[in-house]
Amino acid sequence: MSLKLGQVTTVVISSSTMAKQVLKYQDQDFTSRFAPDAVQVHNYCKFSVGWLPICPRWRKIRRIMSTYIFSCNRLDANQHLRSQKTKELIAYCDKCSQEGKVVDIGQAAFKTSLNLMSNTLFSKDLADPFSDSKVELKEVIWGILTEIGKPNLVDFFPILKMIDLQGIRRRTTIQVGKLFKLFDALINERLEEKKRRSYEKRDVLETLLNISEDNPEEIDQDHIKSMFLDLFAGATDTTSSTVEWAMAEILKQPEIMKKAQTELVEIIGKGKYIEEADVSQLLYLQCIIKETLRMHPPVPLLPRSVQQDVELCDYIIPKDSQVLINVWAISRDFTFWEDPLTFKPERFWGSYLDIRGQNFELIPLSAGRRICPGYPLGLRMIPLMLGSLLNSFNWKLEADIESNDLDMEEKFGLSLAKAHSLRAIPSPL
Ligand code: HEM
Repeated sequence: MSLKLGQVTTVVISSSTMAKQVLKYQDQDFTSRFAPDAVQVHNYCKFSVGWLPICPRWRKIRRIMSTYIFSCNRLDANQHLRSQKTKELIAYCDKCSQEGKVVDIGQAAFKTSLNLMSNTLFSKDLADPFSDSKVELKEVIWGILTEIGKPNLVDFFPILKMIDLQGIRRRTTIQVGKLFKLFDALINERLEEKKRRSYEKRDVLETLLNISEDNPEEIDQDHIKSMFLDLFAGATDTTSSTVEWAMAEILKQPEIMKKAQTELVEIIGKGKYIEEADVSQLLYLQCIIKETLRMHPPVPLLPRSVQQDVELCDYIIPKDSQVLINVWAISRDFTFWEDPLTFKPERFWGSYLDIRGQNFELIPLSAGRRICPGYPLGLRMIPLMLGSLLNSFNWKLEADIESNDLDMEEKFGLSLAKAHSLRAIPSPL
C-alpha cells in the first residue's frame, strides 16, 4: 500500500515475502531512516544510532554497543545486576501481596527495566523500586515515543517547519532536554569523581569515558547522551510492555498460568528465584514470550526510507519515500498463522520459528543490519521478570474484572503499549 501526502510517499509493507526482500535481499537499499522533525532537537538525531542512516558514525556506535554493552561476556559479567533488580521487583510485589494491594504490572516492570538499564550504564537507580507513585521518567520516555510516532504535518510539508503547527517539536525539545540535562549531570559528576579516585568502576559510562579520553574523536559527550537516550528508549518500554502484555494474556487464560507455573516448579523449584542460566530449560515460558511478541510486537512498524528510486517486487519506490514494514500485520497474517488472533503459546512448542531475524513471518526484533542491537539484553530481561512474577505469586485481576472482560485495547505510538494499565493482585503461591 502506498500513500502520498505533501512531498512524501509512504509505502507500507504487510507481507512477509516483501519484508524478506527488503530486510534480507535488498537490505542495502532500505537501511536509511526518515528522521522526523520531532527528533531534530538538541542535536539528538545527529548522534543517535536509531536515527542515523548507515554511515561510519552509525557503524562506530553499533560497534561500541555490541562490544562494550551487548557482548555475551559483558552481559554475563553484569547479570548479578539483573538478578538484584528482579529480586527488588519481587520484594515490591510481596509487599503489595501482604498489604492486599494491586500491582500496576506495566509500571512495576518499567521501574525494573529502568533501574536495570541505569545500573548497567552508570551504577545508579533512577526510580524507587518500592514506591507506588508514578515514575516521571516513564512519562518522559513514553512522551518522546508518542510524539515521534504521531503523524506530523511538518514532515510532509516542510514549509510548515517554522510554525511547528502541532507543537510536536516544542514538546520533544522539552522532554529530550530533560533527559539530556540528567545525563549531562551524571557525566560531569563522574568526570569529577574519576579525577579523585584511583580505582575503575565497571559500568558502561566508565568504559565510554575511558574510550573518549584515549581517543576523543571516537566518542564524546554528545554521542554518550544520544546513546543513553537510545538505550533507555529502546530498552524500557519494549521489555516492560512485553511483560505487561504477557501477564494480561496469561490472566485471560488461567490454564496458561498453571502450565507455566508447573514448569517453573519442576525446573526451578516453587518460589525460588530464577537465574539467567535456567531460562534455556524453561521451554514453555519461552513459548509464552514468543507468542506475546507475535501478537504484541513492541515496535509495530519498522521505519525505513530509500535514498534513490528502488525497484521492489515489480514496483518502483520513489526516492526519499518512507517505508514502513508492518510487523504487527505480518504476525497476524491468516495465510500463514493458524488462528492468529488467539493467544496460543503451544503453537511454538517444538517449532523451528525463531524471533531473531531468520523467519520473516515473525520479526519483532527486525532483521538484517539494523536488527535491534539490544535484543541479547532484552531476551535476558523478559524471561527473568516474567518467570519470577509467575514463580513467586498467584495472580488475579483487580476485583470485579472477569478474565473475559479484560480490556486488551492497544495504544499505537512508535511503540505499541497497552491502552489501559494491567492491574493485578498477587497472593502467595
Ligand atoms: C523485547 C525487546 C525488544 C524489542 C522487541 C525490540 C525491537 C526493536 C526493533 C523492531 C527495532 C528497529 C530495527 C529496525 O529498524 O529494523 C529496534 C531498534 C533498536 N533497539 Fe530494540 N528492541 C527490544 C529491546 C531493546 C533493548 C533492551 C535495547 C537496549 C538496551 C534496545 C535498543 C535498540 C536500539 C538502540 C535500536 C536502534 C538500532 C538502529 O537503528 O540501528 N532494544 N528494536
